[in-house]
Amino acid sequence: MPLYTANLATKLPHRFGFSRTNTSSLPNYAAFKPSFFFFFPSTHILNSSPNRIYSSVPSSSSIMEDQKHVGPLISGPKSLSQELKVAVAAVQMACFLCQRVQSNLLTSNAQIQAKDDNSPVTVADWSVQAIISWILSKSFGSKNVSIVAEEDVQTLSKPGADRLLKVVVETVNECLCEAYRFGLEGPECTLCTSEVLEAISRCNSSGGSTGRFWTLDPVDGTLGFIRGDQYAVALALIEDGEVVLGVLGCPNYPMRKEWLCYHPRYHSIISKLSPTTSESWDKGCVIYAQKGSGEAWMQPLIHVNKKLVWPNSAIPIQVSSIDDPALATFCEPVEKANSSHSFTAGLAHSVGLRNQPLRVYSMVKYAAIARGDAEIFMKFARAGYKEKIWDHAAGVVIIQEAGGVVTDARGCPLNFSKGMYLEGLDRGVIACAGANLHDKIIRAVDASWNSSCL
Ligand SMILES: Nc1ncnc2c1ncn2[C@@H]1O[C@H](COP(=O)(O)OS(=O)(=O)O)[C@@H](OP(=O)(O)O)[C@H]1O
Ligand SMILES: [Mg+2]
Repeated sequence: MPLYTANLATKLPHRFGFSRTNTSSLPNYAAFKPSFFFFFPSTHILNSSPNRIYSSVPSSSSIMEDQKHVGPLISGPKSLSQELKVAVAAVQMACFLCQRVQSNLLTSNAQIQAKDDNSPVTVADWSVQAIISWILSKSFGSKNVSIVAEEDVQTLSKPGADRLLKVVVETVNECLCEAYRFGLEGPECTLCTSEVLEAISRCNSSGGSTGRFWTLDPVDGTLGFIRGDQYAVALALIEDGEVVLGVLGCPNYPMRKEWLCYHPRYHSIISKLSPTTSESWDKGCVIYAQKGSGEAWMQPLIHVNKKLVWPNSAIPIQVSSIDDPALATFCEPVEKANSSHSFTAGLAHSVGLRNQPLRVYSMVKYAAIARGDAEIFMKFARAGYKEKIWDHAAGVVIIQEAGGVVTDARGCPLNFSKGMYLEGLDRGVIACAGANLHDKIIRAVDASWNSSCL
């Protein structure tokens, strides 16, 4: 029985607290009644899980837990279970780093830079890339680790970037100091600037169809991050062109659905007003899955001064069982520039979707489908835009293992074997809780594509 069966026939987008307008970052402070959802004590499920596998993977890893407490909930090929545990711990640590940087950003914009394509990038993007690269290399040996990731060191190496680079190095070291809390081994001494730059620039693999590589979006949804809203840390492992595991850290996504109705800034204000009970807000989760396991899991973020002890209250998640479009909710990017809102509105009308779209920054949209909080995700970028593998890989495997379907908008699987881009992606990306909804959307796209301006 799934622990998290959170399907609401009556849900409305505003109850999620996500942005509904394309540019607004204004908090939605309206206090809504908690949603109805089922929640069973996690120990029941943990103890009864037939898929309990204790790690037998050896010492090359930096995971230091007592084997009796090692992540018992990881199913699938044993040879990959240690990769998943290290990936989850590294993403947990990255979320901790992002939360610190985001709270500083909200009081000052000093750490926001523009990349050559004018997209924003922050200290968090480089710092997360550095720590995850460093942890993966430490855990598996740098010769065995190949990473395709979003950031490079160009901006950091420009004349005049000394101050920025210094902040990145400090942020990385502050975070790695706490690696032990996540069951990871940190460096013996502080990393110097060249080591941090090396960790970032080591993520320059070009991917491809053979062998194994990781793909990382250190801060997906940078706009959401800057605006104090939703964002994600996304890490996936790809083997011979197939995504074999995915981890999504969603620091502002509440663990419990009933709290989705509050905007992230509302959480922050309440936490400040009542620090002693702030933990009860329980904001943030890490979601993960391993290909072929038929399971996807969610665990809460580790709070300050707490340690990650597997299985860290992990609960299984499943996609929604709603297959009636009239009851379904669809998610899409917040920014019109990233996906045509008018095209999705037409599709929604033609398949009979009645609920308002849920506009959410980042791969939190994939998380929302996997958790059963929405049923459809659609993205139709402008012609010529090439989707990157790190913006989708982790979300795709998580939704598939949670029971959903993800394809391009012609119904073909996404192809992660062609380098850093999703080459051959046709029309757009569609993720659905089930085959019935997916089929309806694909047919609707077919029927209206030629008359669209896309
Ligand atoms: N023009 C255009 N069209 C489509 N997609 C684009 C485009 N430009 C960027 N990107 C990529 O989209 C990522 C953000 O996607 P989201 O779904 O989070 O969009 S939104 O921020 O909610 O509008 C965003 O990821 P981040 O850079 O990590 O934020 C980009 O990889
Ligand atoms: Mg991204």
